[in-house]
Amino acid sequence: MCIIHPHSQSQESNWASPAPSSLYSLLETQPCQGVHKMAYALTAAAATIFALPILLLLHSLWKPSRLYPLPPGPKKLPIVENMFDIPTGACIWLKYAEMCQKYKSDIIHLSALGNSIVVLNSAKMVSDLLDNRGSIYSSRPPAIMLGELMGWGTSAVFRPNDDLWKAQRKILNQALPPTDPQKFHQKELSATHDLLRVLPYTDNVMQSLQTWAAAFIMDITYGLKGEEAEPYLPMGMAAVKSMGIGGTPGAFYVDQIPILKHIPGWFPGADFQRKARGWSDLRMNMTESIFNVTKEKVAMGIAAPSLTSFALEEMDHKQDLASQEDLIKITAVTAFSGGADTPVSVLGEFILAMLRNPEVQAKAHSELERVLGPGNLPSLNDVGSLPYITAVVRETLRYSPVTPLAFPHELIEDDIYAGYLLPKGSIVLANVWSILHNEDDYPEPHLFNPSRFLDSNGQIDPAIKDPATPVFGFGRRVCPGKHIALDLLWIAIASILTSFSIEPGSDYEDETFVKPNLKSKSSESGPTTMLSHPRPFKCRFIPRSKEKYL
Ligand code: HEM
Repeated sequence: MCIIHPHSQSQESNWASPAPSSLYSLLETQPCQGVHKMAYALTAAAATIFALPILLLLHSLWKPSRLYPLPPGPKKLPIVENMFDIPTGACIWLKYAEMCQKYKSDIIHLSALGNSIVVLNSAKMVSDLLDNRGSIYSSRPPAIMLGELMGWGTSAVFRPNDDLWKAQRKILNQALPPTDPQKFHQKELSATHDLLRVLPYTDNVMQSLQTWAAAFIMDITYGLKGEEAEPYLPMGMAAVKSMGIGGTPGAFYVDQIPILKHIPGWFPGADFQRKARGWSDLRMNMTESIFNVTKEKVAMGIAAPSLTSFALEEMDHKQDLASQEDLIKITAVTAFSGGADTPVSVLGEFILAMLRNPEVQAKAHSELERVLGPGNLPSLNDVGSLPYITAVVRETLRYSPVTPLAFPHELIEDDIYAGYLLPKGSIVLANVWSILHNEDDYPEPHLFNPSRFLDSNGQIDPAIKDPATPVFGFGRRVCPGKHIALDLLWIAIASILTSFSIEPGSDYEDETFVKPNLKSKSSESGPTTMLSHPRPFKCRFIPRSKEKYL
């Protein structure tokens, strides 16, 4: 047996001169070369057999992006990672904002149960990623309860970035063109006048706003109004409410442990399956029944203009009509669900802000009196001459954003940003609340101060960032109803302030009013839902003039 001893004298000379260029050449310089060659060949073959699959696997896993670290965030524990760090319960946007402060970074990362979460805490980061890199940041994470079990997964709001989503966005864009906001002014004005008739008599303002907003969006999406719409409003509102419950993060274990979706409804503890079935039936009833009413009216040539009538009239009769109708149905119910609840939240916050800040209300009243004169209601043509009202709308959107964490976006491929790896499949959350409470952009952000949006001449100051930008979402997912919602909110707020003095109701001593920043939202005293709504409260709408406006 021939053994090489590298440290023996005879070997030293071989090592010293000339230096062999490889192990193979070294072996060639040794005695018993034949045996060595064979041993080498066998070793090399064995090594290749065992190492090749590993090398191939490593090669397939290796990507240059893996050289970058993840963004900072709470320490990841073995197996559970950040399971106990992911905020739950009330005000999770504040908890994320605190985490960003703790880790001194406007981008943080958490992971648990196979989910990777990236939180963006600044306007710049949100714009860099969700807007400027929209091609990879515009998908949606899967939602098992809401999307699969309740069936909302076909709706554009929850759809990944695929052809069905694109087809719905196309209809939304054509039927509700942002380039032609005037198209909806008459509907917005008429809905506002309906609201003015209701407010002095309501003893549950949030409930009245719910019904009113649902009626408005029913008109926009299906062209049904008044008595025609009435039978469908409770169903529509119930469907939207169930959507809010089903989409509440953490409300159903099946969202964290997807395998649970296979448990049958009769199984003890599978209550979520029974709820999902009921809510899915509700969604389907609503999708079909209201669509069919409008379809009949279109066929008879008596339909009021709406998203559905427009899309039905635009159908390509050379293509499959049934599948085109299905697409219109889904798009209409999507638009209804997107617009039925959101304005309620903003107007509820506006009313609370007026109750808490009587000096703001007084300033608004005086601008309206000066510009409109007694007995006149505003129209959307008055926007330019009522800057303080515009400032009140902006401050309402800023002070209490409806969706403080926007809607989650999903990243569809690995990305590198600010020296960090953002992994494919990450759920990306934009902390809209932080963006709108940033001291640099909005000094004393915890004060409700519409004047922050005005320049020294009392005009809207273009240098102060418009909160509508983050409030209505980002990139390719930006809210397709933004222009309609903004005009509706403006005319509703201007008209309410023209017509009424908003005064506290009997429960003014409730801490909702005494401590304005605390517990005014359902989401601040309970689990976070997708939307942030004020809790029910009492107030009175006292007519400001003896003259009749309507
Ligand atoms: C105050 C009123 C409203 C607010 C604050 C609001 C806000 C939002 C936000 C934050 C998103 C998610 C954007 C993102 O993922 O980045 C969104 C999406 C959406 N909104 Fe609105 N919205 C409002 C009114 C409306 C109205 C009136 C409609 C219908 C006419 C509507 C229809 C939709 C739809 C269909 C989506 C899904 C878009 C998609 O995922 O591609 N919204 N909205």
